[in-house]
Amino acid sequence: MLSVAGLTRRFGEQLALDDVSFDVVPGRMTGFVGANGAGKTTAMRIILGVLAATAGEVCWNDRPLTQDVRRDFGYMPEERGLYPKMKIRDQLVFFGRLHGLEPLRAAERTDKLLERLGLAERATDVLETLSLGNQQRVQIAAALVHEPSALVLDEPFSGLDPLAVDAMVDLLREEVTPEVPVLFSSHQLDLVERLCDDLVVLSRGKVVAAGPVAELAAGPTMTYRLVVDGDAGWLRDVEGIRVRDVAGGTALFDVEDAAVEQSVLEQAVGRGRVLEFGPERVALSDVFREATR
Ligand SMILES: Nc1ncnc2c1ncn2[C@@H]1O[C@H](COP(=O)(O)OP(=O)(O)OP(=O)(O)O)[C@@H](O)[C@H]1O
Repeated sequence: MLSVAGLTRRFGEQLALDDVSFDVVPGRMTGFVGANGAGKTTAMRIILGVLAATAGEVCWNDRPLTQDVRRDFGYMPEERGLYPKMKIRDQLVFFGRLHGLEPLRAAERTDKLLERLGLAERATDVLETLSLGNQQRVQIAAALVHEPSALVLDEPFSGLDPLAVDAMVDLLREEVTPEVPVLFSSHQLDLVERLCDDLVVLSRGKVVAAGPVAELAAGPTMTYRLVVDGDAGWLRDVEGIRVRDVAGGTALFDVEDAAVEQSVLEQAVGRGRVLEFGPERVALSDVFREATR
């Protein structure tokens, strides 16, 4: 497991990270979100060892992370890091070698990824002649080529069209084995919600929410949606719930105790036809807004 504990970083007077702690669990995708300037890139750079922390540490399986262990990590930096004038195949083989792959293995992995990304025919083209979307595909291949033990991706999907995002997500799912923790930052909350299992929300250098997306989206109370064939106004008189909204046969209400929800359903069935009943998911954007207020 990859974890950061008490990570703090100052830039002069400014506190970019303030005692930040979270875990990135293997086999799960952890989304890292926060407004511009929240400190995501700073934290990722510290994890990768390209920036020093003012205080705190990064651990790998409960031990301080060493350079040797880091060499197996895959990193997609925000400023990207490929050579514009180098041929893409040579470039990926080079990155594979840099991470310790034997020449043959580096070539095999490169060819597999280029094939998988639909770039096999461009293998001998120099990077800068590719479209930005394709350059980004090569960038993700560079992070994956050595079969990394952990992946840290800074805004890997920015600038990609929805089809390219899907292709990239599929590739990540294929390549990421159950032993690999993945941390990726993104501004695209809909994407984060679809893709990640766990979430870390950063605001002004502090962690303001962290945990499985499903739990964060559920919140401390559960909101339910009931649709009946008739008027749902009677809900306002039911004890143990807080009605958020009733419009004709459609109602939204909060319950604090899970048992109450079944009793509401029974009452609804007793009164007539129930067309819909179930928990209403809170949008991640609401969680985010609430957490960063
Ligand atoms: N090298 C630096 N020197 C001075 N200040 C810096 C430096 N790097 C980052 N900062 C400041 O630290 C804070 C956190 O920046 P960081 O880039 O980590 O945020 P971020 O969450 O990645 O933002 P974005 O989503 O815009 O990329 C910002 O206020 C930024 O201006």
